[in-house]
Amino acid sequence: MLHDPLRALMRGCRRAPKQPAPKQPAPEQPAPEQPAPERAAPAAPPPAPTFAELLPDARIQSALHALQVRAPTAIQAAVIPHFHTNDVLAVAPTGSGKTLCYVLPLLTHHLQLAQRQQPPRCHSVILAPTHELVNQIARVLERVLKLTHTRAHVRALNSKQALAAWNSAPNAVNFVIATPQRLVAAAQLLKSSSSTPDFIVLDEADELLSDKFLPQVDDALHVCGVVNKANNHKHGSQRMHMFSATMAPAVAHLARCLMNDMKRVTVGASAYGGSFAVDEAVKHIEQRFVFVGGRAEQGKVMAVRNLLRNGVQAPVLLFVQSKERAAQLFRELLYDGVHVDAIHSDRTVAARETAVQRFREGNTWVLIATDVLSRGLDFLAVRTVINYDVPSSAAAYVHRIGRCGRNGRHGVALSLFTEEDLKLIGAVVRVARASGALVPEWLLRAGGRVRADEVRRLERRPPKRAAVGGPNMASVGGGRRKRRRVQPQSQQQPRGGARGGTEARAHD
Ligand SMILES: Nc1ncnc2c1ncn2[C@@H]1O[C@H](COP(=O)(O)OP(=O)(O)OP(=O)(O)O)[C@@H](O)[C@H]1O
Repeated sequence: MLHDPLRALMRGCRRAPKQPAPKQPAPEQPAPEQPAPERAAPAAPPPAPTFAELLPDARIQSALHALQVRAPTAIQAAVIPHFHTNDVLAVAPTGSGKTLCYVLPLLTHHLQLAQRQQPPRCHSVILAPTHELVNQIARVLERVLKLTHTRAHVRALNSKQALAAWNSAPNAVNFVIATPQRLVAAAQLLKSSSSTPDFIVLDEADELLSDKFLPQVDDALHVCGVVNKANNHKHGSQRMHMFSATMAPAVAHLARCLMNDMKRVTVGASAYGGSFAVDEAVKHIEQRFVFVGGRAEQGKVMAVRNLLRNGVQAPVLLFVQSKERAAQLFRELLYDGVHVDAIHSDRTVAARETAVQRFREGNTWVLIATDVLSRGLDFLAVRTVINYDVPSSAAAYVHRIGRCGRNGRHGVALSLFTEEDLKLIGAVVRVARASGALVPEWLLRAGGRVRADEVRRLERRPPKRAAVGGPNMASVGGGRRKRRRVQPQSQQQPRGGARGGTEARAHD
C-alpha cells in the first residue's frame, strides 16, 4: 500500500505528455554536379575526469591516495559533478563504487562548512535498508574522515542500543546513517542537531521505495523536512540522491516525484527496459545453473555438500529464501564440520555483527544468509555465491550474485534449481543471458514467463518449500550423527589463522 503523502506526490507528478515528433523538412536533393558531402568523423569522447578535477581538495586527494583509489569509476565520474547542483538518480552495477559517489562529495561539503566555521549541525543523512549496510557505510565514511584528518561526528543508527546511546549523550552530529525506522525514532534528536539536513542519500533506493519500506521512508523524509506532511510539498533547498544497481520503472517514477532538477545517470547497458544495470556488473562473475533433480531438498543439500568438498572456493555466501531455512541449513552444514554461520532477521543485532565480522576476517568460510545480506555489502574476498533457493525476483538475483566478483575480481555464482523452481528461474536466466552469461537454450525455454503481477506476488510471498534436508538428514536425526569435516577448496588461506581451529556456533 502506498503511503498517503507519497501517493499524493505521485498524483501531482505526471509524466510529460509525449510531444508529436516535429515534422522534418524534406531533405534537399544535392545538385548532381556537387560531390556527396563527406561524413564528419565521430567526435572523440571527452577524456574521463580525474579525481583531482572532480574533488580538488588536497586532503581528499591524499585520502584517496592512501586508499589506493586512483581513478574514478564510471559512475563516480558521472555523479560527482552533479552532486551539489542536481538531485541524482544513479543506477550502476553492483561493486561499481557507488558508496564513494556520495561519501566523497558529502565530505567536501563538510570541509567547506568547517572552513566557514559554521556551528556543527547535521548536514547529511544517509538511509540504508539494513543494519549491516548502515555499519558498512559508517565504516567507509569514518575511514575517509580519518585519512583526511577531519573532525566530524558520525552517528550510525542501526539498532535500539545505538539510539539509546545517542539519547544518553545527545551531542551534535554532522552525519547520520540510519535505517528509516531508526531515523524516525531519532526525530527529536535530529531536530536538535539541525534545522533540516542539506543532503539526503538513499542507498539501495529501490528497496527503500518498495512497499516493505515505503511507509517508514515516508516518515523519515518527513523528519528530514523533505516532504511536508501538511501540504505534501517538497522543500526545494535540499539535495536528495538515490543509488542502486536495480531500478524498476515504477520505482524510478516515484523517485522522480521526490526529486527536484533530477539527473538520471545509468552506467552499464541496462536490461529489462532500464530496470537493471547488469552487463558490466557481472562481467567478472561466472554464472552457472545447477539442476539438482526432482527431489528438491535432499538433492540440494547433497549438491551443496559436493560443491563444498570438491569445487567451490571459500569464502562462500549461501542464500536461502527464509530465516527458517537458514537455521535448518545451518544445522545440516554444522554437522559436516564446515565453519559455517547464519545471518537473518531473527538474530540479534550483536550476533549479526559478529557473524559479519567473523566472515570478513576469514573465520567463517560459509555464511548462510537471507536477502538481508544481499544488498550493498562489500565482501571483497567472496569468491562464490550459491543461491540455494532461486531468488524470487530478478532484482534479488542481481544483488545476490553481486556480492562476489567485486571491483574487477573473479567470482562464481551458482544457482541450484529443481523442477519446482522452473517458474521462478525464467526471469533469472533471462537476466543472466542479458548480462552475457552462457545459458543453455533448453533452460531458457523451460524457464517460465511470469506475468508482472505474479512476479510482484512472488516477491511478497515466495513459494512454499519443504524443510531443508528431508529424511535421513541431520536436522531430523536430532544431532546424533557424528560430525564430519568438510574443507572447502580455497586458493587463499582464511585470514586469522583459524583454519580447522574455529568451531562454528549454533545460534538458532
Ligand atoms: N575509484 C575506485 N577505484 C578502485 N576501487 C574503488 C573505487 N571506488 C570504489 N572502489 C572499491 O570498490 C568496491 C565496491 O564499492 P561499493 O561497495 O561502493 O560498490 P557499490 O556500487 O555500492 O555496490 P553495490 O551495488 O553492491 O552496493 C569497494 O571495495 C570500494 O572500496
